[in-house]
Amino acid sequence: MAAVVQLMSCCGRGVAFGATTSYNGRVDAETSSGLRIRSASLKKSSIKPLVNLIAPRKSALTPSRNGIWCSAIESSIGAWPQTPAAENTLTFSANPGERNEMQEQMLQDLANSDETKRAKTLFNIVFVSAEVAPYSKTGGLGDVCGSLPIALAQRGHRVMVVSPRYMNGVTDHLFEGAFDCQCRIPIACFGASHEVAFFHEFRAGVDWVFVDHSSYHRQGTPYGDTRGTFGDNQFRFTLLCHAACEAPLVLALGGYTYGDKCVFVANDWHAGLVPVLLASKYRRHGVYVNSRCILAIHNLAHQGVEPATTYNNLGIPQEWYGALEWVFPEWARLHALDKGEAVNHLKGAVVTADRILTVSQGYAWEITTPEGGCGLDKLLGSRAAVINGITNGVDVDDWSPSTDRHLPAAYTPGDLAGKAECKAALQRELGLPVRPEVPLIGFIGRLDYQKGPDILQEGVPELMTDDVQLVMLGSGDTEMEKWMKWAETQYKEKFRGWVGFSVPVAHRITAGCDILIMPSRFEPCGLNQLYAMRYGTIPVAHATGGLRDTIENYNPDANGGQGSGTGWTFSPLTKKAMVDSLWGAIFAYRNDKDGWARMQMRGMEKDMSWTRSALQYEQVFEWALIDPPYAA
Ligand SMILES: Nc1ncnc2c1ncn2[C@@H]1O[C@H](COP(=O)(O)OP(=O)(O)O[C@H]2O[C@H](CO)[C@@H](O)[C@H](O)[C@H]2O)[C@@H](O)[C@H]1O
Repeated sequence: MAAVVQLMSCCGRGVAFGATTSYNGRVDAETSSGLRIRSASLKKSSIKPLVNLIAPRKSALTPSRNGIWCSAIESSIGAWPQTPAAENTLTFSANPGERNEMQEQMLQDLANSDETKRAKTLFNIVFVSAEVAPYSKTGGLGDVCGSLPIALAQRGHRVMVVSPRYMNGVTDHLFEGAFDCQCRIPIACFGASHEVAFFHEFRAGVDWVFVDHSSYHRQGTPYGDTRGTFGDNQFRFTLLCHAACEAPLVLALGGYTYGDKCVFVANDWHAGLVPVLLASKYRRHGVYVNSRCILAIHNLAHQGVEPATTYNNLGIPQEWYGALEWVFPEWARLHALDKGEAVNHLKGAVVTADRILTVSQGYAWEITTPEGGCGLDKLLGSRAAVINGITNGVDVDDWSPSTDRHLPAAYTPGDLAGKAECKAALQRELGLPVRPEVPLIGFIGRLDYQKGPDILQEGVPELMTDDVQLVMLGSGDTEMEKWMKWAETQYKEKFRGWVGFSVPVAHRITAGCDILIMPSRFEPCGLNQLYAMRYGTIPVAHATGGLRDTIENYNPDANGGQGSGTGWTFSPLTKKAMVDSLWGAIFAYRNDKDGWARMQMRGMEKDMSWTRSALQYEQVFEWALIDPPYAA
């Protein structure tokens, strides 16, 4: 593992660098291969990690052109003077493709910092997403794109969110506050010129921009209806990407356009063409040369893979085919003549985005492994130096047990009486016996492979032998939905299956249950465990991705008997491991009431606000703007 550590001074002097406790610890520069930290901005608490990082690499360290040898750095660190020389910089370089531990450390420092001041560098930020809460949420992507932009706007940035204006006949009223910008633009793709309109609502400091086109006007969710996924999603989201690239240039929101110096945050495959378009369509004409694009991966399992022949429909110059080109491995091909040729929208984004973010640090690593990479692991591994993980936050206006409008009673960490009322009300609502002492377990999520409802299904007969209650909320796999109905009749006093999507019910289950079970096969971050902890509900989850990062295992004996931890994680993902973990939780619920209450308190008092994540996003934006555009 080769690495270069430099101590540089702007005036060429190899003087020692210093720090005092008052410095803010910001990385102020990065090149594609590393970080440059102005010595005057180093926190004393950052010094130890720096030394730890340097020490094992000593043999691989090389001097820089203007700098001095690393051994000098080590001695400098040892002698760490108290008077900083503001011009001195410390540069860490890593091979491209090598995960940059230093970046992770800096982001972690920011996550733990209590910085609440407005940002020093202000950006024009453009989020592009297929869904956004509250307008069109179907899952966690909507949650994130509905709250992170607000947190960034509160820190002083100018933030726009671009998403389709879905008119499905059921939730149209949610878009009532958005007005027609009277701006129509033609978009050339799929063999024609398609006119789109823009609607705009300014709310909570954010410009919510909705792209209007007839293909967004139909029944169902943003992605499909009862008959399955829409067949023209490639067209619908290609349109979104083109429109999102135009929006900052053509919409005079509040009197001014955003202009062409923006940071785009392209979320998941639906927005995957944004960095491709910036590079292939705009920069060749000198537009968006000063913009950067961050690809935010919420779920790698969906990549937007379509036949190779559709490339010509995308409105991207022919010579950029290689960016989206995707060849299926032989085993995945359908027949002997199938050459496996396809276009992959997410892959296009991976190879053109300036930086890549995932929604937890654990998942940032997982996507570079064959097990978690969904076929893109090698490619992602080659960009590991610019991949970071930032754990999602919680929209505390929406998810707080003291103010939640969906709950029958409010409660706080200091007074959990309201939680008992919520449990009784939930049992009543579900038609379960109202019994405060019985452990009530909840599951909330899509009924699909990722969320592992089948593992829970396997464990239900065993769980039902005990005196417990279980409620499942979700929709998706129709077989699973049928099974939930069947299980209701089988375990009348103990099991309820709520088939459908209901935000109020999700809130009431989160508050009313004692335990939330999450047997996800993979979980990029997971929001339900965060919500559960905030509501004094103990998560029991598969130790994967963001679940492993955010749930600390319960240890009743730690801290002199005060205990530590906020839940249970189990591995491997088997019925046995899951049920054993649940037994552990149920046992503690029944027999260790004080320990349980302390565990609830620890979860409820955790700071999960978006502000911490917003600080880290800012840092990543700063890094992105230091390098030249990755693809041009
Ligand atoms: N039937 C139902 N009724 C009502 N509400 C329901 C519901 N089913 C799910 N929800 C809600 O939808 C959200 C789902 O959040 P997840 O974190 O599980 O996200 P999801 O897997 O969709 O997204 C991806 O993106 C998010 C955001 O980055 C990552 O956290 C996650 O790991 C990744 O898979 C929660 O707010 C949950 O309460």
